[in-house]
This record gives sequence, C-alpha cells and structure tokens, in this order.
Amino acid sequence: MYPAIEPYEVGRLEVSTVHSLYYEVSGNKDGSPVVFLHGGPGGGVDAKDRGFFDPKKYKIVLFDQRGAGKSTPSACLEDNTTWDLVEDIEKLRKKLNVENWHVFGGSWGSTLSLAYAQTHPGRVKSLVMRGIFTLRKSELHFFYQDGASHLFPEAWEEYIAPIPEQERHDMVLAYHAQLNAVDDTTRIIAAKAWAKWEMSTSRLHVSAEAVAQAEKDDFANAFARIENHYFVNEGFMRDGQLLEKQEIDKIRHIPTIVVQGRYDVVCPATTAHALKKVWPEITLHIVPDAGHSSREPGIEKLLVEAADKMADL
Ligand SMILES: CNCC(=O)c1nnc(C(C)(C)C)o1
Repeated sequence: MYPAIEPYEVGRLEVSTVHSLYYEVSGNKDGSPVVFLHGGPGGGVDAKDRGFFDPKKYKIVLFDQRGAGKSTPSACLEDNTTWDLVEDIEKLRKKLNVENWHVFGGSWGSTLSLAYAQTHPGRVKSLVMRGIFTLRKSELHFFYQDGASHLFPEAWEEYIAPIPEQERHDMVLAYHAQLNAVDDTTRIIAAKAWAKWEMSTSRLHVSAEAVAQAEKDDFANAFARIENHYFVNEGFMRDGQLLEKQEIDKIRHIPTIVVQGRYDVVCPATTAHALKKVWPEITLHIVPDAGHSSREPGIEKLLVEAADKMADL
C-alpha cells in the first residue's frame, strides 16, 4: 500500500431531497481520476482505502454511498437502491468535472462497479475489482442461509441467536423484521449480530480488529440495515443480471483486473469464475492463501499492482 495521505478536498453532495453524500479527493489534482466504491452496501470508506493508489499518478476520489459512513441520514433506506447509487456516481463525476475515470471496487463495490459500468460504459477507463459479488440468490443463500455456516460454526451460532427457531428457514427475511423493529434495542442487537457474522468470516485468519468493528453502533446499524435492505430486494435487479451476456457485451472492451481470494466465504470464487467464463478478456487472479477482505496481504498486493497497471491507460 502507498503511504497514508490526507485529502486536499472534502465535501458534501446533495443527491436527493433526502440524501447527502460525504466525498473526498486526494493525490494528484491533475492526475488520472479513480473512484473507489466501498463494500456492504453500507460499509463506508476508510482512510486506508486511499493507499491502493499512487498519489503521484491518481486523482483519488472516495465517497460514502447513501446512508453509509459520513453520508447522511445514517442508515437511511429511503430512496436507497442500486440504481440511485449508480446515478450518484454520475452526479459526483459531474460535480468534480471528471470526463471519465477508473473504477475500483470490492465485494458490494464490485457489484456497484459492474452496475455503473454497464449503465455508463463510456465513463469507465478501467475496472479493478475484488471479491466478486453479483447478489444472485445462490450467493446470498451460501453466506446467509447454508454454506459458510459449515466453515464457521461457532460464529454461525452467534449469527442465528437473535432469530427465533421458527423463523430461521429464511434468515435474511427474519433479520429484516428485527433490523426494522420499532424497539431500538432489538435493532442494535440484530445489527451487531449481522455485522459480526460478516466481520468474523471475512479473513482467512479471523481478525480481532475486524470483529471489533461490528461492535460499533453506528457502523453495525448502517452496515446491517443497508445490506439487509438490498438483499431483501435482491439488489433491485434480475437474478444474475450483471453476468448476462447482453450486459457484459456493453463492457467487454474495458480493461479489467479481478483479484479473488481462494478461501473467500463471503463472496466465494464461483462468482469470479462465472464472470471469467462470460468475460474471458478479464485478468483474473485467484489468491491461494486469502479470504474475502481487501486487507489480506496477497489481495492487497495484487490490487495495488493492478491499480499501478491501470494508472497509465
Ligand atoms: C456481502 N457484502 C460484502 C461486502 O460488500 C463487504 N464485506 N466487507 C465489507 C466492508 C469492508 C466494507 C465492511 O463490505
């Protein structure tokens, strides 16, 4: 990763009558623009995310998506869909007087990267994606219903604990009821349990720091409520839409590098493999000793190398 830097511009962008987005710009004012799309949805950006990009070559744009991080209102689900976020990226591009830009996203950030590129292909100079997630029913089933549970049985017990046994046949729906309960205590207990499940399984070796993040009320509330909202609504798209040939044909020409952990249980390699089959032109790196997180050493290294490669395009 590149050394820590501070933004030279920080601002807020009103994108609807409800939502205001936090954004920041760092690196080279005259550099090649790149927009970083964070995960979750609802995960928010971290200052460390600037470190993927050479600050001499890139004009680095980070922003918190609707309801996430420093964007307001926090955890707000109103007017919060995949397609609202796609248009927010365009609003931010125009606000910053950017003609077109590199797009970089992991996990949900890869979902949004694909949705944005397939909607506005002319605005995307390159794609660097990590832990491919396309929100198919099968992907959600594996992580939230029956799959990852077999690899992390201890964490799974904590994840199902807030849900009555008779509701456990549909965990995403059951969590939707608790994450939107009138009672604040019910909501925060469910939010922390939901967030802890993901943060406990996102690394090959469990990270205490990542798990501790799930204990932070504001993070857990936004991450859990927004993720669950998108999943209950199936990402506001057709099942498998982002992998359809007609959709990939719109972006087939865009230089693209994907980095995928072999032991990613949150967004298993099967989706990156499916993407490669429908889009053989991409470069796909499978990291043999990594899980889901962009902070896994092998993943972090290849992401920086990928961004370095795209910088001169
Ligand atoms: C199913 N959501 C996975 C995702 O987008 C994700 N995983 N970790 C994150 C954060 C690092 C933003 C918490 O996001």
